[in-house]
Amino acid sequence: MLAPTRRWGRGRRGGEARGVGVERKRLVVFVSGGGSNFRAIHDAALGGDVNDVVVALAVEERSMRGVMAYRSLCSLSRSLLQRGVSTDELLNGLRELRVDFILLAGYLKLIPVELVQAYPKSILNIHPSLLPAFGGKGYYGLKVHKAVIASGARYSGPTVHFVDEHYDTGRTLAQRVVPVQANDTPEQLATRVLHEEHQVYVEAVTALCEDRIVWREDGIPLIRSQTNPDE
Ligand SMILES: Nc1nc2c(c(=O)[nH]1)N[C@@H](CN(C=O)c1ccc(C(=O)N[C@@H](CCC(=O)O)C(=O)O)cc1)CN2
Ligand SMILES: NCC(=O)N[C@@H]1O[C@H](COP(=O)([O-])[O-])[C@@H](O)[C@H]1O
Repeated sequence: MLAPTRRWGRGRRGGEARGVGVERKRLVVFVSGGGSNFRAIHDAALGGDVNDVVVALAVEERSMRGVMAYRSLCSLSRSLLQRGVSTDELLNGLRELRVDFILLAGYLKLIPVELVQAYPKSILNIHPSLLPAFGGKGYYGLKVHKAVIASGARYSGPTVHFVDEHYDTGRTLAQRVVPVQANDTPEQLATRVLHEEHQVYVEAVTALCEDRIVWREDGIPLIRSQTNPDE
């Protein structure tokens, strides 16, 4: 099972951690790939840009190379995400850690509906296209960027969305726009989109940890500004 990881130190600016008075949130990040989005969140938490958080890491075996360097900082729980682990075992592990939010970061398996129901409005995912375009089963990694280029789309970019029981159909929380160049390879587009992913995911997770997500009457989630609560 996952074991609590270290609690991040005070913010980069020293003194009180940001979000003073906001209860510390407990996150777990699910990773299947290289782990760069996890590292962006981890580094932001370390630097005090994300409200003090306890970050645990749940990793599929195939990703171990991407996050081995973080072994000492975060618990890697292969048993938690190993093939065949039951949803009940997953839920028990998360409850033992008193996890508040689950972040999917390049995670490639379908989150079961039981887990989605156990964590309402509390699971985020980052997808490398402007959903609802180029999302759903079969759309992951370079496949997404290949499809974007083949479509002739002039713009792409990452989407942070809440997770429901289907792939990529949950409510969109944040997006960034990235121009598609005429001679882009999928790898070149992926690199530019990934750079924006790292920023927009940290912004979204910071807002989530600081209780700055507002749900519009029609069910659309909005990020309330850190500086101007009316924005
Ligand atoms: N319940 C949910 N689970 C997951 C979501 C989600 O929105 N709801 N997002 C995905 C991440 N994702 C896109 O952002 C995504 C990941 C994987 C696939 C996919 O087609 N996977 C293949 C298997 C790939 C593999 O195991 O190598 C498949 O299911 O055939 C589509 C979209 C994470 N989970
Ligand atoms: N549909 C899911 C999907 O394609 N996710 C994408 O996988 C990459 C993982 O990178 P990382 O492991 O370095 O964070 C990221 O580009 C992420 O958007």
